[in-house]
Amino acid sequence: MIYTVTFNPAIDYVVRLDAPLEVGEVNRAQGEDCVLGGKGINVSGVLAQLGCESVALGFVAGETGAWLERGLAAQGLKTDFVHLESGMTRINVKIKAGQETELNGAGPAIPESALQQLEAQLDKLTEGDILILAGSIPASLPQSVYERLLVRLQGRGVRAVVDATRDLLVNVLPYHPFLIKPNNHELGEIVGKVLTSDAEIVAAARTLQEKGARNVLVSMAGDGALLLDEQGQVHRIGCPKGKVVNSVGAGDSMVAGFVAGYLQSGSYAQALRLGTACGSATAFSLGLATKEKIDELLAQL
Ligand SMILES: Nc1ncnc2c1ncn2[C@@H]1O[C@H](COP(=O)(O)OP(=O)(O)OP(=O)(O)O)[C@@H](O)[C@H]1O
Ligand SMILES: O=P(O)(O)OC[C@@]1(O)O[C@H](CO)[C@@H](O)[C@@H]1O
Repeated sequence: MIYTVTFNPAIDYVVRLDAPLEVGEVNRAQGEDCVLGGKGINVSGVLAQLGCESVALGFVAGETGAWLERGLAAQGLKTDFVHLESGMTRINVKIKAGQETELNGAGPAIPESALQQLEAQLDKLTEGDILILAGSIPASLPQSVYERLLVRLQGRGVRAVVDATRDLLVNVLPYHPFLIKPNNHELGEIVGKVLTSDAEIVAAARTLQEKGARNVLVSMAGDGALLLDEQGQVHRIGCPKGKVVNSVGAGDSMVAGFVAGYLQSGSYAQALRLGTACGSATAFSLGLATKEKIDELLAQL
């Protein structure tokens, strides 16, 4: 079974403006939508499109948390969230006004007792299961919290996928995650350098592999992606053609496609193709990638 964990789920409030955003002024929206989000939850959503069952784990709180949980159930996704006693699941504001501006909330505090409930759920994972840890953590938690979960899973044959930034990601590397997916900017932040060429990206990816990551997938938005696989082979792919509508969740969709592609084919090249088709299918859609759009783009790659 595949399990996704979203420490900090969100309702994404997507606002469309027909003029540039004016900071400090009253801006009137052309329209708005509420999308159920958070990185792990998005991964579960795209996995479902690809016919892969998953269970979405994580923490929800308050009325917004109840809304999220109801909505995901209505979409047919399996969830098993820990319910926090105080606070509310955040609402992240995504402004589409030519450029995309995002305002992501801090999220509710997660007490030690709730964290232990998640650990008890993860104790049931067995050989062959896949655990996907994706997204930020609320400010109340230390940057070692993903590491804490992976320490507990060691030696049980569970493959971990981690999509996180900075120390949250770096701290898990000694536990040999099956896959990490920084984008090129996040990778640059980790190695302390702006990465401008494929050669620099490969070199930076190798440093993370030397620290323990098995496969390093570096996404580069409209410039495609680069995979350094566990055999040390570099795969480079561009993007299919299309009009970008909303790139929120493109990276999560890529993670879902990569994992599903690898499970279906055992081939890293094929996993990268499906990951790319899923990432771009989301970038070219209002919401997350659909099976139909993914298949259309896969044919171009
Ligand atoms: N502008 C775009 N045009 C075509 N494909 C895109 C575009 N943006 C993203 N994608 C696809 O999605 C993949 C992941 O995108 P990106 O590098 O933006 O991930 P990310 O930074 O993790 O995104 P997010 O945090 O918004 O989910 C890319 O490798 C590409 O396949
Ligand atoms: O604040 P985080 O956890 O880093 O990112 C949260 C988020 O931006 O990620 C998803 C897109 O990848 C959105 O659904 C959500 O709002």
